[in-house]
Amino acid sequence: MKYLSEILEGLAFTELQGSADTEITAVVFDSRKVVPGCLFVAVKGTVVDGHDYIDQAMKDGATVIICEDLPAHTASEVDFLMVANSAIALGIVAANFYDIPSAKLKLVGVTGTNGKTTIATLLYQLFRDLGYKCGLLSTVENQINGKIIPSTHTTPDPVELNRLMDDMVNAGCDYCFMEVSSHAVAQHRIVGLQFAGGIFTNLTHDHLDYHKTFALYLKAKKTFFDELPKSAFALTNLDDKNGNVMLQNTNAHKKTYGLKNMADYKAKILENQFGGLLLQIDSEDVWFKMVGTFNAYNLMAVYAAAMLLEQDKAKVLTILSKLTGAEGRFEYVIAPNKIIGIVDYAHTPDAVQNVLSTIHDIRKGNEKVITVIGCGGDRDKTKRPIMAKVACEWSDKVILTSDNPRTEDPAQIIKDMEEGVDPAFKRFTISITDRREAIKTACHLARPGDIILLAGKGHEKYQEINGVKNHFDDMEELLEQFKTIE
Ligand SMILES: CC(=O)N[C@H]1[C@@H](OP(=O)(O)OP(=O)(O)OC[C@H]2O[C@@H](n3ccc(=O)[nH]c3=O)[C@H](O)[C@@H]2O)O[C@H](CO)[C@@H](O)[C@@H]1O[C@H](C)C(=O)N[C@@H](C)C(=O)N[C@H](CCC(=O)O)C(=O)O
Ligand SMILES: Nc1ncnc2c1ncn2[C@@H]1O[C@H](COP(=O)(O)OP(=O)(O)OP(=O)(O)O)[C@@H](O)[C@H]1O
Ligand SMILES: N[C@H](CCC[C@H](N)C(=O)O)C(=O)O
Ligand SMILES: [Mg+2]
Repeated sequence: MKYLSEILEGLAFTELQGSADTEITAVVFDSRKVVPGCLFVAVKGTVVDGHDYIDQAMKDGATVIICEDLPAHTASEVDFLMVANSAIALGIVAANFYDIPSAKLKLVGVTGTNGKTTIATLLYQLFRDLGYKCGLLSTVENQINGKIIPSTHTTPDPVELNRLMDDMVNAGCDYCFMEVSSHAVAQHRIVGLQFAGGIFTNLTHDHLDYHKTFALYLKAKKTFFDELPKSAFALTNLDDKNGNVMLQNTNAHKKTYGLKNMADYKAKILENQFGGLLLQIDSEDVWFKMVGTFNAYNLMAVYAAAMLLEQDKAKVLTILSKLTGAEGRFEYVIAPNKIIGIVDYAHTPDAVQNVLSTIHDIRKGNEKVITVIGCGGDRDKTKRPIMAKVACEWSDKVILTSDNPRTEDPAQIIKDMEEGVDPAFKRFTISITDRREAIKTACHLARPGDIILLAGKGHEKYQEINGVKNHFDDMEELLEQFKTIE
């Protein structure tokens, strides 16, 4: 419960009727979740307009409505507040309702196409091992100091965000590490949060179905950095071609990491093997368990952030060297006959290329690489042929299959992928719609020592077909197949 006047702090609005400083029971933006005495925010969405549900919200007991347009009928006992942008207003009132919990934590956000979950998870694990109580908001799961809360989005909605952070404050957390997706920035989900730092990983092809152009996708990521406060750090990957662009308009404390350029926090790769990475950091050589060049970047982002948060360098490197990161990111198992199976969440052209080039860098000899890959339905269609092309260029055999078809026809998604397969590669490519069958076939085709990559679903425990989520787990499927191998 909170007084309306407290919830409206910092919000520009015009009040049309009613002025009582009533007590508000909840902030709600979905009419289906309205409770008596709540404040309902009508948001224009991508599918429907929340303004169409104002009547329903009033019927169900909402006492204050925030909206951009006034509905035809307004009940006199309901308070109407007009704002220029309801999504922005939602961020502000959600933060106020929970007493701005982000200001009571050291909140670090990670943005970029790939690497967000890995970096946020490593930071969470590192800071817990350093002795702090921490929270994590990620694609795989949310956590409050060890307590797991299932995650539905990479970045939750403003009410959920502030509620989770309030729970973190109540659990005594010092830090919160969160992923900041481009959808979240564009939809103003992070408005009202007070960040202590922002980290940028890289920007490559993804989500063009939603953002339409690469420039708008970049703008979404950059807005997060532009709006960081002066007290925060803005840490960017200097080796990414958009790394510097991210820093252009920010007032935050600018810092860089990288492997190639003159970054503030710089590493050199000395060894890159299945067993891990040997990095030279500030003239010190350290072995890490994380595998692959892209993880050298992720490790440097984490190391740099820990230094900017004034942690002890020796302790940080000791702990970080032992961490293995998030579930379903370059997770590998070895079959009795030495076939290596890797489960990885690569679901963008760049991630597929990175994971396959890493496999090439670290394989011992001429072992064959068999890639099983699909693309999500109801998501960016333009990345499909490119992902298939990259998979073919970097593999000895490719099995095109289904990822999460969602509401699309799986066969059509595979056809879209096939468009990207160069005729020269066609004889190395097979299409099998059923992912379980595709994995089984890969295991049958593999010879001792060969490497099977299952790309795209990582930690996911389901496959969404026709809007229904069925249990499916790449690692489980792989282990099942490996059991049958002598
Ligand atoms: C395309 C997209 O991002 N949609 C998100 C958006 O919903 P929307 O704009 O489509 O909402 P809508 O259905 O049009 O409804 C508009 C408004 O009417 C309200 N409404 C609707 C129906 C009703 O009966 N009553 C009612 O009040 C809704 O609550 C909403 O406020 O806002 C919702 C609340 O925050 C999100 O749950 C929803 O995520 C959908 C489910 C989704 O799949 N999003 C994905 C693409 C996403 O956000 N992904 C990123 C990660 C991407 C990455 O990996 O980089 C993420 O952060 O998870
Ligand atoms: N720094 C990186 N650069 C490029 N590719 C990476 C990097 N880190 C991880 N990857 C690849 O991208 C995949 C996804 O990694 P991760 O889950 O950390 O990214 P994410 O940004 O959280 O993705 P999402 O937007 O789907 O949540 C990994 O499985 C790996 O293949
Ligand atoms: N967060 C990403 C996840 C993609 C994972 C892949 N398995 C798929 O379903 O496309 C998205 O919503 O685009
Ligand atoms: Mg993620």
